[in-house]
Amino acid sequence: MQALQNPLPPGPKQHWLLGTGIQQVKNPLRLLLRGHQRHGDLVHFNLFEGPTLLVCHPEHAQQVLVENVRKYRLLGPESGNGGPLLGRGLFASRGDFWMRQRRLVQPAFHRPRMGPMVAGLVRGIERTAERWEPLARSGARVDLLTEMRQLVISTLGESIFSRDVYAQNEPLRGGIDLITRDMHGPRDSLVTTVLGLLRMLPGRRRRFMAAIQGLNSALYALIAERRQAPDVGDDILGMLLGARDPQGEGMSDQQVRDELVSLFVGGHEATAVAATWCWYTLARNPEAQQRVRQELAEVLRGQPPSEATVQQLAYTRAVVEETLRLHPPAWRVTRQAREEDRIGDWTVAPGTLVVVSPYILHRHPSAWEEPERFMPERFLAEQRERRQQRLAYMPFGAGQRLCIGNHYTLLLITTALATLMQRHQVRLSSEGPVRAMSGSTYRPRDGLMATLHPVGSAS
Ligand code: HEM
Repeated sequence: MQALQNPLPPGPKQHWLLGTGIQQVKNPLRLLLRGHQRHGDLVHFNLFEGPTLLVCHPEHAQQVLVENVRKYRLLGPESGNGGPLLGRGLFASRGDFWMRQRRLVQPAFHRPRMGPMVAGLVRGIERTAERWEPLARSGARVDLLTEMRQLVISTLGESIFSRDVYAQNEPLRGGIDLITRDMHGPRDSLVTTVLGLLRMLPGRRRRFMAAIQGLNSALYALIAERRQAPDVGDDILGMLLGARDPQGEGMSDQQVRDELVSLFVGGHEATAVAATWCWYTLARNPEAQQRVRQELAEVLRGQPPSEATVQQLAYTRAVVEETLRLHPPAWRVTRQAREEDRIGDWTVAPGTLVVVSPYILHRHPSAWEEPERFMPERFLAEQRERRQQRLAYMPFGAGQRLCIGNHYTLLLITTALATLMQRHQVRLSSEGPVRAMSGSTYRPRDGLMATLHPVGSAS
């Protein structure tokens, strides 16, 4: 058995002091990719965070995230408290408390609840479609990443609160904007995320804390207003307020606040990035774009998508899924070994960080033919069934901690493309491949510049 001769799988050469730290700062995803190309399916690194194993085979990913899930823990404090921003929301909480919360929050995202959400999504997306009207007439240049961030915030507001809280609520807007810039701004990188270095600088920390306070007062006011209403409603906030555990206990205001923040913070950036990548892949694949337009014309006949019609947009949805394969915003999922495990022939020592990278799995040759090729057909019903290894595709993670917003995200982006593409054409300002960065999300590094045009215009 190899582990007996050599306890560590192969990996790149390391600097005696810095390990692979310099490459990690420059481009963490490239470091992992090269490691995989040169050393195979299990690679050892010395990252800033400590000894790390990169797991590249879908079956090994399945072992870490699903089968042996008890042997691995999430990063972050064992208390399950994510600090002043995340509190004890789903993202940070652990153990029995997390399980209780997951059961309370999950019903708001069950598949049968998605259909009725379409009307609210369309309301949110229409605001972008209308804002784009004059811009399209003048052929204006926009940054699609900024546009999609705004669209997603607006639609999340509709789904959670049944209104455009972002536009209507200044403290909430200020809070979200600052937190977004802080967490996903241009300086965001693996290192700053993990070490929180920037947040330690006093001025920055003060601004961040003030933004959290503004956000909290806005959220508590929205919660109080709803609790006093005759009916809590059936949007996501209403579902959270009405949820009861088996003992009949509901959530405190603070817990509802923490879950709302987890949904906003967790949901908004990755979804905006994914929607941006969809514009990118469509622009670079005119045949696919043409097929989407044809499907929209046949199914929607010029009408906004509805609960019934959005289900029929199989190809458009396949475009979203294939885009998430090639450009997964959550490019890595990290765990830490709690106890010893064996992966393949190797021993994983307690304390080792284990990185599973959807970006790498989504290209694994054992699971994908022509992995670099954009082929939405892979996700149409017939072909989907042929895929054997479940974790060869995991843009939303896997196992217990699978993203709670997975169905919602696919619905949101499909509805957004359907609504906007019926009215507007998007042309990228540059034809070449975009430069991507892998920080808290995998995204276009400098946004994605494009010009807008009315549908059917030649120029
Ligand atoms: C393209 C969009 C999205 C991507 C790529 C994504 C990705 C992920 C991934 C990979 C995880 C698991 C992390 C881990 O295992 O360590 C996760 C968890 C989570 N996501 Fe998403 N997500 C997206 C959209 C959303 C949306 C729209 C929401 C909410 C409205 C959301 C809420 C959450 C929450 C609350 C968790 C924590 C679940 C738990 O631990 O129980 N996400 N997401």
